[in-house]
Amino acid sequence: MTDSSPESVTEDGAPVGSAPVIVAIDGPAGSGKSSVSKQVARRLGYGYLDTGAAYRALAWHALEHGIDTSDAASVLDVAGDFDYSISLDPDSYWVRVGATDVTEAIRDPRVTDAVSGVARVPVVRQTVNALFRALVAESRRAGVVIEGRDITTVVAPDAPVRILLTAAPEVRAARRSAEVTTQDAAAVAAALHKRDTSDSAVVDFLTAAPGVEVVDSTDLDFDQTVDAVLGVIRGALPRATADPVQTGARNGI
Ligand SMILES: Nc1ncnc2c1ncn2[C@@H]1O[C@H](COP(=O)(O)OP(=O)(O)OP(=O)(O)O)[C@@H](O)[C@H]1O
Ligand SMILES: Nc1ccn([C@@H]2O[C@H](COP(=O)(O)O)[C@@H](O)[C@H]2O)c(=O)n1
Repeated sequence: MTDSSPESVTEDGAPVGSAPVIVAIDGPAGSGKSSVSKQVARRLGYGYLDTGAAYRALAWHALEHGIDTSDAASVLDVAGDFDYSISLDPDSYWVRVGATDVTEAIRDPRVTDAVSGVARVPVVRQTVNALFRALVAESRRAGVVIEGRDITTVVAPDAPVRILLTAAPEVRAARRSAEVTTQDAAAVAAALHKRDTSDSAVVDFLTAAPGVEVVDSTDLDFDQTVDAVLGVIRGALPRATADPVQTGARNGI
């Protein structure tokens, strides 16, 4: 039986029991996936799922145990004892391993340098992908913006909106080096390109799969990039789904 009473919608307007709308965003390192996706989620009143955080948190956990993340067997060993949680609220983002808040620690260059080793272990990928789908299904949100490397192709290939967010390599390196104060610009650029080379051997996030829209932010500022992504979403979703007034979201699109 379908319950049509007012209580049958969640606080952000999603009918109880309905699957959230998925906006899938992939792209290379420093392309703006997290910052742009978070802002898009705010504008739509959607949840925001940072999938890279799971790989980073596992790399952090492995390093805490003195594990070499290039050794798949050791990574799998330590993954058995990995108690991971993440917030899908774009206004209150946190990542935890057990009771430890690792939101900042997982951005440390030492974790960034180690993360690709963890991400190339197939069982790790299958396990975290199942977790991502469960987090979205249980989110009680009208929609969720999910960003990573294989969201448009593996995690949510049937999502109604699939975007490859990209920018020229030198632009991505410059944006990232503006954030990182502990390394010089050349080291930041080298680390970023090395990670892309390693990651793209596992999943292809440099070319758009069929049906995936490319948003190239090379010549766009941050706000223009957010607007370009919102434009793709508006074009792909029925108005009632992409309109924050209809979905009861707090902020305007
Ligand atoms: N269009 C843009 N113009 C200017 N700066 C931008 C733009 N998009 C993102 N940025 C900035 O670039 C930096 C990198 O963005 P962000 O961390 O979101 O990238 P990312 O793709 O999630 O990277 P990673 O995969 O390495 O985590 C941030 O400082 C962000 O504010
Ligand atoms: N869907 C994904 C997301 C991330 N990774 C791996 O995690 C690393 C960190 O991701 P960030 O988005 O936080 O930079 C990334 O370098 C990949 O190794 C992935 O494999 N798949």
